[in-house]
Amino acid sequence: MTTLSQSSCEACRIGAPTVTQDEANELMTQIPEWSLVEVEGIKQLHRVYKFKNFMAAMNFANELAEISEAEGHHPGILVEWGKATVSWWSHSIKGLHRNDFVMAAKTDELFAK
Ligand SMILES: C[C@H](O)[C@H](O)[C@H]1CNC2=NC(N)=NC(=O)C2=N1
Repeated sequence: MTTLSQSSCEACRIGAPTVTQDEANELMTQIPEWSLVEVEGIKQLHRVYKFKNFMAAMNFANELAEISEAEGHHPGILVEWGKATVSWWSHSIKGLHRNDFVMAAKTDELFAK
């Protein structure tokens, strides 16, 4: 089985199905540091990463931007002194797609580098 972080994002067009609750529960086991939250009715994945200062957080955000651009799937990132809060969800389907779990796993892999 391909691990999430080794997967690539697939084209996610309007109308594509969101993950089922069972699929989400299974996928969450591969990204245990993440939270599945609902913001304004939209399910999202959230995780806070801690850094030594603002520039370390900013550099992480820029590296994540490169990965996101390559995959064509983009996060929400709040950069603060010593912290970066990353949110993944699929705007086109106003919810969670497998792509979001793939990208959360890739985000963890980047942080572990
Ligand atoms: C045209 C462009 O590829 C699309 O708008 C992509 C860009 N990045 C995206 N990122 C996320 N998180 N959700 C999307 O629906 C999405 N769509």
